[in-house]
Amino acid sequence: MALPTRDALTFPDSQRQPIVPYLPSSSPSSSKPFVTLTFATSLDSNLSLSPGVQTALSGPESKAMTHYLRSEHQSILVGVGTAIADNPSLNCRLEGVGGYGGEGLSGQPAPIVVDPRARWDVQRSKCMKLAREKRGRAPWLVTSTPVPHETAHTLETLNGGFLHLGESPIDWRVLLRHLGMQGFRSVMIEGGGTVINDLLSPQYFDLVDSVIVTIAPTWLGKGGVQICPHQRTENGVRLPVGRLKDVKWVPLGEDVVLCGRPER
Ligand SMILES: NC(=O)C1=CN([C@@H]2O[C@H](COP(=O)(O)OP(=O)(O)OC[C@H]3O[C@@H](n4cnc5c(N)ncnc54)[C@H](OP(=O)(O)O)[C@@H]3O)[C@@H](O)[C@H]2O)C=CC1
Ligand SMILES: Nc1nc(O)c(N)c(N[C@@H]2O[C@H](COP(=O)(O)O)[C@@H](O)[C@H]2O)n1
Repeated sequence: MALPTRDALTFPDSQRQPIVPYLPSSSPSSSKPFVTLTFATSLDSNLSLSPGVQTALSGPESKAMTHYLRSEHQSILVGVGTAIADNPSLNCRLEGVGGYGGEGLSGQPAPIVVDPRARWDVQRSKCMKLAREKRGRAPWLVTSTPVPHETAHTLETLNGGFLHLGESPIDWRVLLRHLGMQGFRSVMIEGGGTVINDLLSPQYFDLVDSVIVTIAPTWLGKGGVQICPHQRTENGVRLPVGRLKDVKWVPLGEDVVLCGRPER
């Protein structure tokens, strides 16, 4: 049995049960990776106080839930805005996963950063530090420009990698197809605002399989990084952008977690 590890999180079985139906299955029905959109938001639909500022929204219970989600996905994707603002770990710190009492890197998702202009300092990132310490997988970079030779070499040595795709903005269908070709069967998309708003747009909403949103009881105010996708019009008439079905609201501590599937 795995020994408890310092700093490790726990998420009890009773709290996992309501979330399970919204997770990727072990026998995927398509070559496209299963896509879960997941983020924490305020009551005024903000991810953070302002661009470039990391803002803690999740309470301890919903933070543990996020780490449970990370353990159930093969990869975890953010835009470079988030990578630069937060210098995130993007690993799973749930007790019993690899690096936190478990074997090897079991239960650790691969971080993926969409960074068309290769702006992120991968070598000095927290993700890379954790990969070197075997407490997380090495990242994958998605770029529109060639990755510097030294970075490519470091990534490959640690079993990370890079995808050099076409012009920016990169088409999400193309990106997901390439992730599927690399063997990723699931991807948890965490943010930030640009990425989430893009995937909620009518052009891409059909790519999303599951949505799991933590709502924290706070207002951040104007000027934040807001989740508010582009409007949709048909024949000059405005329509709702999207809606969820099979909805479940799960209270976790002071937060509530909304789970649902996009209505097609
Ligand atoms: N509360 C929460 O759950 C979360 C909060 N956050 C917060 O969100 C904020 C960051 O959000 P934001 O500034 O919108 O940044 P994002 O993380 O969404 O990154 C945006 C950048 O990523 C690149 N990018 C995204 N999509 C594409 C695409 N399809 N093709 C090519 N490039 C793409 C672009 O880089 P380029 O500009 O180089 O072209 C773009 O400017 C931070 O404050 C962070 O703390 C982030 C995640 C979760
Ligand atoms: N679930 C959740 N709650 C919040 O309050 C958050 N600010 C975020 N942010 C996301 O988590 C990343 C940080 O993760 P690490 O703890 O460093 O692994 C951050 O970059 C956002 O993607 N998420």
